[in-house]
Amino acid sequence: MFLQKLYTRLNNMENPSKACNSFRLLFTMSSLEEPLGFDKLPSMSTIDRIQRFSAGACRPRGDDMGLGNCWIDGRSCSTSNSCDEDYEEYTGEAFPWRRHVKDVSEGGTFNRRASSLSKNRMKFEYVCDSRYLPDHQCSCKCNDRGIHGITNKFLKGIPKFVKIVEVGPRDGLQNEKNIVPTSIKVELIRRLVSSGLPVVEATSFVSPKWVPQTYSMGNDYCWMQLADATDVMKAVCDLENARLPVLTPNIKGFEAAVAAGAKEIAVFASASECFSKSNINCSIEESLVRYHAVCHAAKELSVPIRGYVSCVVGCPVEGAIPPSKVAYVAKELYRMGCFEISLGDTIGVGTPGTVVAMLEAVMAVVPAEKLAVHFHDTYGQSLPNILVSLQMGISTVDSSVAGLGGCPYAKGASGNVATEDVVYMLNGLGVKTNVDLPKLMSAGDFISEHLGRQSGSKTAVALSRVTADASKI
Ligand SMILES: CC(C)(COP(=O)([O-])OP(=O)([O-])OC[C@H]1O[C@@H](n2cnc3c(N)ncnc32)[C@H](O)[C@@H]1OP(=O)([O-])[O-])[C@@H](O)C(=O)NCCC(=O)NCCSC(=O)C[C@@](C)(O)CC(=O)[O-]
Repeated sequence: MFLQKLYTRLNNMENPSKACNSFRLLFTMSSLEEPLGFDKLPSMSTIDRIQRFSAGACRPRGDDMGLGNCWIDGRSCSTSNSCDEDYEEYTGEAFPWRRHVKDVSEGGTFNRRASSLSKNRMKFEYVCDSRYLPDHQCSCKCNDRGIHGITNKFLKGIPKFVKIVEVGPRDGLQNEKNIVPTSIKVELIRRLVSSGLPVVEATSFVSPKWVPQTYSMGNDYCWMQLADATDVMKAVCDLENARLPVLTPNIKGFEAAVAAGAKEIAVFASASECFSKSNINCSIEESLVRYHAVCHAAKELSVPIRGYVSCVVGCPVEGAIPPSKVAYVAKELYRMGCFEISLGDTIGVGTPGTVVAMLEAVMAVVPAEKLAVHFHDTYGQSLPNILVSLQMGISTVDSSVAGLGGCPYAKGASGNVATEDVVYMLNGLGVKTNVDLPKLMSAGDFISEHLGRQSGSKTAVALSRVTADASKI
């Protein structure tokens, strides 16, 4: 919105300057097709010029105009954003668009306006491009030092490469009530692999007869969707360039998986006693004993084992799950030989606040590089949860193409975060994934068309609109 207003204002000027042209170029470049990352920020001198030609853009809004929050008489600020500290010294604020104050001694349209409005000729600056925050319409003067500081301060913990574990064909499709034909599953896996995803969880060797003790869906649910696990695995096990793990809840599942050609498996425990019972019909401790046996058998065959912990933040029956419980189960799985532990917010109730506490507890017992995060997007918290996890040093993220999935244990629970959305965010952060977004989206379109519904990925939906609009021109 702010960008649009600014762009319109620039367009309406009688003598558009070079600055306007630069900005127009920036705006044009900022199509939906590519995320705006820090690398896309214009040169600071461009923004400086825009600011000079666009006094309105530097003005505070509405009743802040003049002597209000932004243009103040004196040194204090009445908004919640502190205006007194210098950026360099500031450490306590969680947002990069914080203002700071600078004495202005030379002119220009912007400063003359400041001068006429403020006795002390103070002006506020955002240290970051304010287009990320449409509500904040104050000055957007930036400088390289400021941006560098921001990237250092907020992105320094983020890994340069993130491994995405695609779980759509398993975690996504297992929740589909209508049986998806094996050939569609196989084609989906092929497309996902060809998009560059390094790991695609292919299927699950669970009991197709098992009726989960559902809390909200009645007992009309079972894992029949996975009854073709052997056929799926046999069809894809020779695919190259990706690992294709499968879920195995017990020795029986493990043996069937290996017989079908699986070269990597995953076991799945829970941090919630109730969920464990409902999902795999045993207590947490019993499941650990069971998985010990599976790990032992897998090690004999040099089959790598991934471990899942479900309900790492909350359980539909038990409510909040203590981080110490999650840490305990994660540590046990790690000790029994799982090379990676995926922490699942199964019903998607986590927020960055609860996720940080949970990760802190787990990271005290399992190294960050051995952890993955697995968020369901019920409350739209997955991306912030992933971002905070990356900032804490996690570099493996589970996701599901087109946001496939759900959870039979919690009414309204959504699928995993959409892989397309994760890739889009990581691209914007300059984090490598080796995933080709258009190819990934085509895999998402493929399965969404088959399921007869729109993709659950906001990125895929937005980008398909761009293409549709373009095709009308
Ligand atoms: C664990 C069991 C088997 C226990 O179920 P049980 O009933 O206690 O097992 P059982 O050993 O008594 O066997 C009962 C029947 O199932 C058969 N059976 C037994 N095992 C298998 C097998 N592997 N494959 C095929 N068949 C099997 C077995 O042969 C027998 O058949 P029958 O003699 O009556 O004809 C069952 O509860 C089960 O399969 N649960 C799986 C549930 C499931 O798939 N849940 C979804 C996983 S997703 C998840 O957990 C979360 C995650 C990972 O996505 C992360 C997150 O989102 O947070």
